[in-house]
Amino acid sequence: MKTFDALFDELSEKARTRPEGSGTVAELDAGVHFIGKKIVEEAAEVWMASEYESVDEAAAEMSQLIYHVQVMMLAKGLTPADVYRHL
Ligand SMILES: N=c1c2ncn([C@@H]3O[C@H](COP(=O)(O)OP(=O)(O)OP(=O)(O)O)[C@@H](O)[C@H]3O)c2ncn1[C@@H]1O[C@H](COP(=O)(O)O)[C@@H](O)[C@H]1O
Repeated sequence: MKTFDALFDELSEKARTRPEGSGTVAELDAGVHFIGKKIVEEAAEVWMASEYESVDEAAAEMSQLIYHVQVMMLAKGLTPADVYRHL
């Protein structure tokens, strides 16, 4: 099972090597404004799924929110440690 840190390592490698067809690379190239809109969209989907759909649907939307937050972390040059120190 993939963890937060394992996904971040995978996305960091994608950002570094820029493989053809990577959605992460495309999203990073689209920029902070685009990524921010994805975060807001997924946050709303987390809310709606949690209120009206199954717990599994809610979990799936939460995973997508985590993904887009991680892409934003990469766009801003942040590591998990930079975030964890605020927890
Ligand atoms: N976990 C994710 C992940 N979660 C979400 N997404 C992207 O975010 C999009 C979801 O946002 P959208 O709202 O546009 O899609 P949607 O069809 O509306 O989806 P729903 O919210 O309606 O379910 C998907 O189309 C994916 O492109 C993800 N893209 C990639 N990953 C992981 O990131 C890794 C690297 O991916 P690549 O860079 O594409 O190789 C992969 O191994 C995946 O495990």
